[in-house]
Amino acid sequence: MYHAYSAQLADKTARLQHLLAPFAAPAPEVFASPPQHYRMRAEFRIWHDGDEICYAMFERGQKANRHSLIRLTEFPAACDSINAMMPRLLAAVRADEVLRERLYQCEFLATLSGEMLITLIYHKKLDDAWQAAVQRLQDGLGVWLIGRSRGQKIVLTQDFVTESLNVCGETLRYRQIEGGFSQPNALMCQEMLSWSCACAENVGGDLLELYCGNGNFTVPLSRRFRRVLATELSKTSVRAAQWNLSANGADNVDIARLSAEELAQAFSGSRAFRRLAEQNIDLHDFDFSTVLVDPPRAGVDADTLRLLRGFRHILYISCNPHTLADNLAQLGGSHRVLRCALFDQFPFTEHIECGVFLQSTASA
Ligand SMILES: C[S@@+](CC[C@H](N)C(=O)[O-])C[C@H]1O[C@@H](n2cnc3c(N)ncnc32)[C@H](O)[C@@H]1O
Repeated sequence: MYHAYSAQLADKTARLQHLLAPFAAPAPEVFASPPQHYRMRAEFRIWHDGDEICYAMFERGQKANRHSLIRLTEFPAACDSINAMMPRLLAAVRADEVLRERLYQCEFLATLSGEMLITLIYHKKLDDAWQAAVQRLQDGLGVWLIGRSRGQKIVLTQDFVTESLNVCGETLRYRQIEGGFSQPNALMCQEMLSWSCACAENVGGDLLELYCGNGNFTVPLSRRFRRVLATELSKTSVRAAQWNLSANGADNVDIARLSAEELAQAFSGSRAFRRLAEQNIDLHDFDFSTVLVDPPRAGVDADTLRLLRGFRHILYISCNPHTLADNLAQLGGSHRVLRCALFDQFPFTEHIECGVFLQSTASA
C-alpha cells in the first residue's frame, strides 16, 4: 500500500510540475495524506432489495445510472468514525420500516473533534411517525441527524458540526454547516492552512479574499494581516464564516456576500453594492498587499483576473491545476511563482489540489 501510494503521489507531482513548467515554478512542496481513512465527508445511495438495504455508490468514471451502482459495506477512503458508523446506522434503519421505506441517500459529515452529522434523504413525506423513529435513532447512535425530502428539511437538534484544526500550533474551531462547503480531507486542510500562513508571514498590509467559504483560510490568515475583506457567494457559508470569525476572535475581518464577479465590478467602480454600503465597507479604506483566491474547478473568470493583476501578492489555492495553469497564462507574466505546493487531498484519484504564491514582477 505504502509503495503504491508513493508512486501515485510521485505521478501527481510530475503532472503538476509539467503543468506549471511554463511559469518557471519552483519544485512543489509535497504534502502526503494518509493513503486511507482521510475523508471527513461521504455520501451513499441506498440500495433496496425487498426488506434488505445496503450502501451503494456509482462506479468511478462511469455514467451515473442504476447499472453503474456498486454495493458496498465499507468505504476505506472515509475516516474511521464514518466506517464505524456505517454498519450501525444501516442495521438500525433496516430494522425499522418507517426509517427504511423510501430512504434514497445518506450523507455523513464527520470531524477530527469527534462529532458527526448524518443526513437521511427520502423519496416520501416525512411525518410524525418518521420524526419519532428518527429521534430514537439519534438518541441510540449519539450523532446529529437531519431528514430531507422534497420541500422538507427536518433538523432534530442542529445542522452543523464543530471541527478543531491545528494551524501553526494554534487550535482553531470551525462550524461546518450541512450543505455548505468544507475541505474533505481535514489533515490536508491543516497543511494547506499552515502553508498559506507561512507564505503570508511578513507580507504586511491588508488581505482581500475571494471564495472564502466558511472562513477556513480567513481565520488563521487574519492573524497575519492588518485588516481582511473576505467575500463569498453562498449564504450558508457566509453564516458559518461569521460564526467562525467570532469564535476564533478574528475581529479585523469584514465579510460580505458577493460573488467574485460582483467584487470585481465593485473594485472597477462599474457598480455600487448596497451590501457593502450597509456594512460600512469602503474599499478605499484598505491597503491591500495580497489577494487570496480558492475558486471552484472552473478557476477565476476574466474580470476577476484583471483585478488580481493589480496586487503585489496572489495566493492561489486550486482544486484544478489545468484551470490554474490557464489563469496563470492569462495573467501574462504580471506575476512570478515564488512557492508552489501539492496537497494530496484525494489519494488514488486523478484529483490534484495545489497552491501557488505569486509576487508581482513590477514589485520584485
Ligand atoms: C473550493 S471552495 C473554497 C472555500 C474555502 N476557501 C475553504 O477552504 O473552505 C470554493 C468556494 O467558492 C464559492 N463560490 C463559487 N462560485 C463563486 C463565485 N462566482 N463567487 C464567489 N464565490 C463563489 C463556493 O460557495 C465555495 O465556498
